Amino acid sequence: MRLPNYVRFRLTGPSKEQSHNSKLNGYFKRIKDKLMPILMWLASFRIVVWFHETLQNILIGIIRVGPVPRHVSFIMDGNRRYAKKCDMAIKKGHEAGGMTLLNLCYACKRIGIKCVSAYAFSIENFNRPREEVETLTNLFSAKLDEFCERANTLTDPLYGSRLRIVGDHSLVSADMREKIKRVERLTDNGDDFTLYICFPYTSRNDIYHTVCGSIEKSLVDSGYARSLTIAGFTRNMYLEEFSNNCDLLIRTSGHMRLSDYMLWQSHENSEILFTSTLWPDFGFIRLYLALLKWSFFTNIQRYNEMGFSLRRKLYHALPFVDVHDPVSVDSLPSPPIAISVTGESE
Ligand SMILES: CC(C)=CCC/C(C)=C/CC/C(C)=C/COP(=O)(O)OP(=O)(O)O
Repeated sequence: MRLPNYVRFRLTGPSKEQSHNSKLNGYFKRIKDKLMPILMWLASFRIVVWFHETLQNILIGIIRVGPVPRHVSFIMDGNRRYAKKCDMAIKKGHEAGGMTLLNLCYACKRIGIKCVSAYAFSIENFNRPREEVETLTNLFSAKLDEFCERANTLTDPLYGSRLRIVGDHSLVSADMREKIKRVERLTDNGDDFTLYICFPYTSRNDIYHTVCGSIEKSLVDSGYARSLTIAGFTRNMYLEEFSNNCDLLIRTSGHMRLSDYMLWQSHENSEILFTSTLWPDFGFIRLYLALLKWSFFTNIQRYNEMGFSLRRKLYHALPFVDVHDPVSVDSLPSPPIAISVTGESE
């Protein structure tokens, strides 16, 4: 029986705690080696897969009741450390990361999130060893084909998805540019869900290119610069209509910095979550908890904007608490005439 990718994959990776305590590493590894065959055997039962899927369906049904972010973005950090932790080749760590991304896209699409963007390759990543850059490019190319095929397969959960590869494509080979064009064309009609893969990308490069584009247009049309608005400028950026706002940005693996990513998009109500979990370990449950937190705080914020106070409502509901509505300064009577203690009137 063919198991879904997430089941097969989750069972091959150790838990997060292992990365934090090197002394426990060997201990966990021994347990994992003993438990893994049993877990694999259990997972081969249809009932286990059914249970896993049913639980996911229930959780997704619950979260869909509240507000869900429109645009979620990931800084997928920690693939190499994951590979090291699991005694695997670095390539395998990146492969695990690619699989995690596709699984999370599936979950996000079902939750009703309209767009996921992922920082797959920063322009600075070209400074990595040549073999690693090649490995990443090949993996990237394979994942594009996989996504494209799934987005066009009626029975696949990713069916109806649109794929966009954004960034400075002058830095990639002509073959890769061709492939990017092809997969974008093949997924053009997907309107349920969009995945933006940022490759090779940095925010400053995105802003720089948009500024250059605007200057070029205003050289042709002198009225363009005067009519340009922030919204219009934003729509010209790589992430098109999703350039305006990233509702939730998640960075894995413990680094607390943006690394030149989502600089324009992170504003006002954007939430940034830094987690120490390595990217390949960042599964459905971790995403779910992040979304739950986002949904809770967004609700509170929306109620506050409507002038609704949960505390006041609660106090009003209690019979033994005497609550007064807030009074404005203007509605108070004028203060008495001041009398000086020194006897001198003002
Ligand atoms: C679907 C698709 C196109 C997938 C792309 C594959 C993928 C997950 C790419 C991310 C590559 C990357 C530079 C990760 C950062 O981890 P790191 O190598 O910096 O790890 P470290 O922080 O442990 O050093």
